[in-house]
Amino acid sequence: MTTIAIFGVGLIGGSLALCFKGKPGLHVIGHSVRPSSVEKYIQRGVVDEGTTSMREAAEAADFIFLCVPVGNLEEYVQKLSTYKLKPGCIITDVGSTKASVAACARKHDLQGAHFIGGHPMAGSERSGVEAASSILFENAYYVLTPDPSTPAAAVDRLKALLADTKAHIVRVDAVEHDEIVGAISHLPHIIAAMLVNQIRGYNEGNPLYASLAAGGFRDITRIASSDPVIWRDILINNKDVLLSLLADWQEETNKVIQVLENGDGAAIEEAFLTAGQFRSQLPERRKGMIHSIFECYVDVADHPGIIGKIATELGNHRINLSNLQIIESREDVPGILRLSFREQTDLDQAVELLHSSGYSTHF
Ligand SMILES: NC(=O)c1ccc[n+]([C@@H]2O[C@H](COP(=O)([O-])OP(=O)(O)OC[C@H]3O[C@@H](n4cnc5c(N)ncnc54)[C@H](O)[C@@H]3O)[C@@H](O)[C@H]2O)c1
Ligand SMILES: O=C(O)C(=O)C[C@]1(C(=O)O)C=C[C@@H](O)C=C1
Repeated sequence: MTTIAIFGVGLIGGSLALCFKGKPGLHVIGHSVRPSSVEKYIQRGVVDEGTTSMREAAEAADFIFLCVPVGNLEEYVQKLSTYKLKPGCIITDVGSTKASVAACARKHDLQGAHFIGGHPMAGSERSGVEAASSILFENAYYVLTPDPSTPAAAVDRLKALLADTKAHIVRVDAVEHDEIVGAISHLPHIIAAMLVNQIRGYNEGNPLYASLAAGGFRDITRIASSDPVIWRDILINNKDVLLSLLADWQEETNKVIQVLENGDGAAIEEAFLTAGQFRSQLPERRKGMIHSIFECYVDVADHPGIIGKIATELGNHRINLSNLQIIESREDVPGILRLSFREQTDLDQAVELLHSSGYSTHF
């Protein structure tokens, strides 16, 4: 039996637990300092076993996943270095920054355990185990940042385990990771939050701002609703990279000011043309990338009007369906309906609603 201990059973830790739980030969232990949280993980069926003892979970584990906020990772690595871990145990994390935790692991004697930094490039603005999903990582990139000195066999063991996430594993240097992810994830989160706050200020003087905010504003600001503590830790941890990116952003903003002052229409066209071209080249069906498709299959009885009924029910709950397709519909067999959504949250809500209405869904 391979035992996996998860510290921080929230959105990411809970989603990993759901990927592993029930797979042959795997046993998942979830840890929280709060007994009520441990009870919740078990009740929700996210873990096989729960404990409030960090030592107990860590010493039983073949794999340890640290899924706590970035600001807590180092204290976890330090504590693990004082335990009697299984020889060859693999410690990994899912933090959104990689250089500092890698440096911390290098500093401690992990007594035969191997640290391999990790970062799944998938997530959501939601948090907590309630938002966890077994399909969160499907088709997403999952970055590993092992030190060059990490034995290849240890990296291969972790990769083999992560196959259950259905993510694409890529190896990236930890410092390079922080530079790139700073640009494609951390800077956009700053911009989204600051933009919302700018509009929030205007809205205090005139509530029409919020009333008229439509697709454009919502599309660019979804991630402004992300967890404040998670993002406080990420931004402070990646401060140097972000200060440099913000300086570039300031320069870009100055260029736009100049273009507008000059009434330079050609420059505006050029900016939207090049941006649109680059954006359309982004890979489509990868979570963490733009235009992900989130799908589920629903078994439906062969009743007239059933499809309309499901679509109406989703609409009544403001769940945005992006596509609907009948896979099988013959007189004598039940049909299968494929429902597609653009957002993980829409899929999660739809599945919950369909279950409560007695439909079975599968992925
Ligand atoms: N949210 C995303 O989109 C995303 C994506 C990839 C990676 N990450 C990284 O994953 C990690 C977890 O993020 P999440 O989105 O799952 O957050 P979350 O809030 O859903 O889960 C965090 C978990 O850590 C626990 N926790 C919170 N504060 C703690 C503390 N002080 N000590 C110990 N445990 C604590 C919480 O109880 C919870 O179980 C973070 O390091 C984050 O950078 C997040
Ligand atoms: O989709 C989202 O809501 C996310 O914010 C996911 C996202 C991202 O910026 O792409 C956020 C943080 C991570 O560390 C990885 C992925």
